[in-house]
Amino acid sequence: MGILIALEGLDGAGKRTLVDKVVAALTASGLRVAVGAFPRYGESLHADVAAEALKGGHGDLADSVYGMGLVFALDRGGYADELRKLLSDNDIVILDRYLASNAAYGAARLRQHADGEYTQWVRELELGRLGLPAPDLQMLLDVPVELARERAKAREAQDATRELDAYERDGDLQSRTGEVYRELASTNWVSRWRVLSPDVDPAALAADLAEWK
Ligand SMILES: Nc1ncnc2c1ncn2[C@@H]1O[C@H](COP(=O)(O)OP(=O)(O)O)[C@@H](O)[C@H]1O
Ligand SMILES: Cc1cn([C@H]2C[C@H](O)[C@@H](COP(=O)(O)OP(=O)(O)O)O2)c(=O)[nH]c1=O
Repeated sequence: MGILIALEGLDGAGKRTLVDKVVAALTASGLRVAVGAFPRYGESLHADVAAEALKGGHGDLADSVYGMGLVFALDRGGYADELRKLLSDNDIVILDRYLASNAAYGAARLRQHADGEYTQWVRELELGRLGLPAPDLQMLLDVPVELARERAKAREAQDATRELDAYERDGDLQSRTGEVYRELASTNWVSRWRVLSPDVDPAALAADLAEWK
């Protein structure tokens, strides 16, 4: 049975870039590694509906914090069986965003903290009712909000499909989300957490994870 690791952080923090490098290093060291990313755009109706809502579609759906949280959660719920299979076939499964994304963005939108009602609702919905496997480790790529924003904007300029959505354009929301993420990490919400700095060395991180495994 493999271990489940989720990488979390703000939009533009560099999660996807870091996951790619860590996975390459772990694979080169001979471990069986699988990756996943949420939202599962192009693969799940729920993920596509969430993206469309964040770009102004589906009426007032994006105005509802619980509504959006439910849609993101259902995207993951549809992947639960596949995730369990990946865990049984691999040593390590790394996810680019998992249920803590829902907890951090939703609590930040509601101006709640990590120990509030919203994060509890996410936990019960996703790990309880949807039966998703709990992560063994969650990692926060803790990048200052200004740097994440610059990176997200640079990416938008290079790739027209990565146009900034409603959450990404809201700098205030991003900074509150960063605060909730740090609270989730410091209280070890759902699993133990590890906080990574923006200059984290992917090879050293991979070596640590391989040893931990
Ligand atoms: N360590 C880094 N240094 C400089 N630029 C980076 C770094 N990590 C990512 N980037 C760039 O920042 C942008 C956002 O990175 P990405 O991995 O897509 O972030 P996320 O998945 O967290 O939204 C991309 O254009 C990427 O090339
Ligand atoms: C996966 C997930 C994302 N989100 C938010 C974070 C982002 O602001 C937004 C889109 O996810 P993101 O990973 O940033 O997608 P993109 O590839 O478009 O940059 O949705 C949640 O609120 N809950 C979730 O469960």
